[in-house]
Amino acid sequence: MVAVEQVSSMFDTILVLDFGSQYSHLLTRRLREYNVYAEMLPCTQKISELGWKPKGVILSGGPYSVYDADAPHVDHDVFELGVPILGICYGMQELAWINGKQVGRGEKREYGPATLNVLNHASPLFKDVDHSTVWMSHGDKLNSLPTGFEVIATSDNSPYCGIANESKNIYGIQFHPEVTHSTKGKTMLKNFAVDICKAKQNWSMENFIDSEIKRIRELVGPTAEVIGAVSGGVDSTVASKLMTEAIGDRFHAILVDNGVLRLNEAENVKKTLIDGLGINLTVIDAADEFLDNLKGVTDPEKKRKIIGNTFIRVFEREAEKIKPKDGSNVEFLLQGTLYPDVIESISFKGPSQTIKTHHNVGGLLDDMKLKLIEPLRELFKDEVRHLGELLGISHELVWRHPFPGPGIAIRVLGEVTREQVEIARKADFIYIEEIRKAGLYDKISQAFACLLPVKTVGVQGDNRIYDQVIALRAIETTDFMTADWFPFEHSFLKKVSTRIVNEVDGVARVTYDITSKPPATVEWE
Ligand SMILES: Nc1ncnc2c1ncn2[C@@H]1O[C@H](COP(=O)(O)OP(=O)(O)OP(=O)(O)O)[C@@H](O)[C@H]1O
Ligand SMILES: O=c1[nH]c(=O)c2[nH+]cn([C@@H]3O[C@H](COP(=O)(O)O)[C@@H](O)[C@H]3O)c2[nH]1
Ligand SMILES: NC(=O)CC[C@H](N)C(=O)O
Ligand SMILES: [Mg+2]
Repeated sequence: MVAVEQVSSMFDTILVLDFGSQYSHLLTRRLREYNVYAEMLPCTQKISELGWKPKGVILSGGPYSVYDADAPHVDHDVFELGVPILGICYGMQELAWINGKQVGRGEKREYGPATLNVLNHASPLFKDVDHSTVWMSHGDKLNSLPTGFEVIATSDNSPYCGIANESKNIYGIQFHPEVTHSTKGKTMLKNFAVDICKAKQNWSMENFIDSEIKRIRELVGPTAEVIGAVSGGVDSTVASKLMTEAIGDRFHAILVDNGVLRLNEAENVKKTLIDGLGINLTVIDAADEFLDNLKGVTDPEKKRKIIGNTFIRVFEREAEKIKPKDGSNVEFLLQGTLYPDVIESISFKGPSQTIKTHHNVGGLLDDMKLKLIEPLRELFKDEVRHLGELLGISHELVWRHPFPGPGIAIRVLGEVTREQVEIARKADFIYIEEIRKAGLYDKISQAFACLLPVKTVGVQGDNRIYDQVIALRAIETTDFMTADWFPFEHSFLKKVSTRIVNEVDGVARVTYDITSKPPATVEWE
């Protein structure tokens, strides 16, 4: 097989070695905002196994103390690369530890703002940086200066706030330039990457499209075929469009209609992807199979499991039927993995507690023995959206609210039946339609209707009714880890409530969910 270049070989790359700081990924974010490509790897990365040469290396902060017996340490080969190095907080302490072990616990811990006192204005790290505010978060400190270094900045509490060995191009700072509270932090990161490391500022989605299409073509070769599960969400659509640009109809997209998609969803996705984007898509109607398997099940995690398993079975069955024209087998599977997923899996810290087992099609690969293609694995969500727009995908699709794999099955509380799904679907459709009409769709991160398994009395047209309750949810969030409920005008809620009760049979009342996350989650199940 041809050796395929990695993105990090195609663009000048700053390597961020992660020691577990909660801010580490922001270092890559900030550099990319300056069109410098940056990639994060665990601090334990062996430099000899890297396979590409970075233009510079950043050692991140971290929760450990360098003098602890089990503290993580960088591979010393990093100093043999001959490229500039910047240590941040733990990263700076690591530089000092390697060079004389002069690090100890400080008398005072320092969290929050401090004023940077620049001593060496000629230092390239401080170009356009004055006595600005910097953000501190540490308990340890340097006891003395490592050999060959000079102090380039101080703060009230940190006599070694900035240190440099300019002949070797090694820098250390005690504060966190990657957080916005460090007012000139971004400038310092740019100074490091562009002026000190001489990294080219050519990372852009336009350049990424060309290099990625080339990379996919090399990887897949002239004849192999690729399949992919496509949901109509942003990630899988953007990945599919990129595949289509690269290899045309040798990419086979499959949308599984699991019977719990939104109203007219399968039809709409089909139209948008096939007619609008020229993607070779097959829609599989497996609604009966999913709904049969869900019969009698009320436990949310069981629903997820059943849907996940059924999904895998359906997908594999359909994939078998897709036979390339030359009689060979499909060789590759496309997945829309994003960079945050990659970061999570390489994070130096262990995984956080599972609240819900978010299912997707991650389980497919082991059994299917297909090679994986993940064209978005270097990208953040906003980069994927930008890429989607450049590939000609509509604003509406690119800015779609996320929709969970188990779909309406986790929005119909209790048992999932065709009738219950229909009620939730219709209410959801009206709600989203009104949100769009009011010009609120892009202001809200996610909105949907849930059907509650509760019966309640009402009066309609002088008749007593005894029907169910729709709960409306709308949240604002940046990362979906925490969220606030959206403050609709009362008149908006009134209009939606009236429409749902009037137009959807089976609904007696409408309520609005005013719980943030935490303590609630976004979905009700
Ligand atoms: N009904 C479906 N048919 C086929 N594939 C699906 C379906 N639902 C989910 N998937 C697969 O599961 C993956 C994960 O879903 P997820 O919702 O996280 O991503 P997405 O739908 O591509 O984008 P977004 O996060 O914007 O919704 C999808 O990328 C797709 O490959
Ligand atoms: O693909 C998915 N499979 C799932 O099982 C699932 N459960 C929740 N979600 C989505 O994740 C985000 C956070 O939701 P929660 O606060 O409910 O965990 C929200 O965007 C939810 O819609 C899921 N997505
Ligand atoms: N934010 C950090 O990198 C902290 C480093 C180290 N744990 C300290 O307390 O000093
Ligand atoms: Mg989705």
